[in-house]
Amino acid sequence: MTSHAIEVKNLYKIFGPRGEDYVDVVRNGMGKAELNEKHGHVLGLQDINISMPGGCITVVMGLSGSGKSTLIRHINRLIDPTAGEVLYDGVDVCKMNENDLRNFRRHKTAMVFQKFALLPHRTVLENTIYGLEIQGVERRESEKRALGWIERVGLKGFERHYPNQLSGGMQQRVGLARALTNNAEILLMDEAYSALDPLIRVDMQTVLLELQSELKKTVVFITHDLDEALRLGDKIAILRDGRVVQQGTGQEIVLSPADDYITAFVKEVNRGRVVHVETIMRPLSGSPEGLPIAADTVLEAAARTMTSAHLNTAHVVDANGRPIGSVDLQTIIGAMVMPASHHESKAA
Ligand SMILES: Nc1ncnc2c1ncn2[C@@H]1O[C@H](COP(=O)(O)OP(=O)(O)OP(=O)(O)O)[C@@H](O)[C@H]1O
Repeated sequence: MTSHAIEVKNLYKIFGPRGEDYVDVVRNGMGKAELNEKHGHVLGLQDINISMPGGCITVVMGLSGSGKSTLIRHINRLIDPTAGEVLYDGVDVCKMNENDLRNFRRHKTAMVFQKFALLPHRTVLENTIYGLEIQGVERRESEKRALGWIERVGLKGFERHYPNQLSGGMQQRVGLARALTNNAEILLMDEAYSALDPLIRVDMQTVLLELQSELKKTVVFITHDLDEALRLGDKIAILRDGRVVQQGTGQEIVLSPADDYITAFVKEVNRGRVVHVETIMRPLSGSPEGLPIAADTVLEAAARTMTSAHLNTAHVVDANGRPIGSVDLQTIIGAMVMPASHHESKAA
C-alpha cells in the first residue's frame, strides 16, 4: 500500500519517567490536571486518531500547549509515543529499527520550522543543498536540483546571499526550498509561517498552495491560526489539552462546530471564503438557468462571478459539468452572513 497516507492510531504521550504506568488511568478518565497533581506526569497527547490522506494538506490546529508540536514530532519520531501507532504506508514508524528510521527521516520526510533553522554561515544555495549533502548526492546534481527549487520559491538571484541578508519571508522561502530539494513525500511544517508579518504570511500560504497543486505531497501543517488552517487545510484536526476535539474539512468545522470551544474559534470566520455553493443550492427544477458554477466554488467567488455577469441566478455543476442544483445571489449573500446554527435549522 503506497498511498503516502499517515494514520495516527490510539496515540498517547505522557511525559515523565513512568509514562507507561499511567496510560490505563488516563484511558479510564483521569485528565491532564489530575495526572499532573497526583502523579507529577504531563499528559501531552490522549488517544489521538487522525487519518492524514496522502497528497493532501492536513492542518493540526490548537492553542498553545494543546499538543500540536508533540504530535508532529511523533510523525518522524523525534518523540517516542507512550502508546499507539503512527503508520506511514501501513508501516509503524514507532517500530522502525534505527536504520529504517534514519532512511525514513532522510528520504521520506522534510521539516520546515518557524525559526527557519538556516545555517548562518552558509549561502542560500548551500543551505538548500544541505540535506542532499548529508544524503551523499553528488555536488553537481544537488546544485542543479537546489537551483531549480530556489527559482520555484521565488529566490532566483539570491543564491549567493547569506540568511542575515534576507527578510523573514525570504528566509522562510529558503526553508521551503531546502525541504523540497530533499524530494521527500512528507512535508512537516511546524508553525512555519507564524513568525511572519500578516501579508508575507498570506504570500507564503499562496506559494505553498501553488506548489502543492502540482506536487501533491502529504503535508502536515501546524498552526494556531484558524484563517491559515481554513486557507490551507484539505482537512483540519483541532486539538485541545492533548485531545482531538473535532476533525473534518474547514467547511464541516465552520458549519457544524462540535462544541462551544470550537464555536468560539469559528465565530469570526468569513463564511464566504469557506462554504461551498453546493451546501446551499436548491435542487434543480426545470432546465438550468444562468451561469454554470462548480459545486466546490466558495460563496464569495460565486457572488463575485454572478455580480460581474449581472446575473441573479446560476446553476451548480458537478465535477463532470452536469447540472445538480441552482443558487441565487440573495441566498448566497444571506448564507455569507448567517451563523452556522441558521444553516442547520434551515437544512433540518
Ligand atoms: N519534554 C516535555 N516534558 C514535559 N512536558 C512536555 C514536554 N514537551 C511538551 N510538554 C507538555 O505537553 C503539552 C503539549 O505541548 P506542545 O508543545 O506539544 O503544545 P503546542 O500545542 O505545540 O504548544 P505551542 O503552540 O506553545 O508550541 C504541554 O502541556 C507541554 O507543557
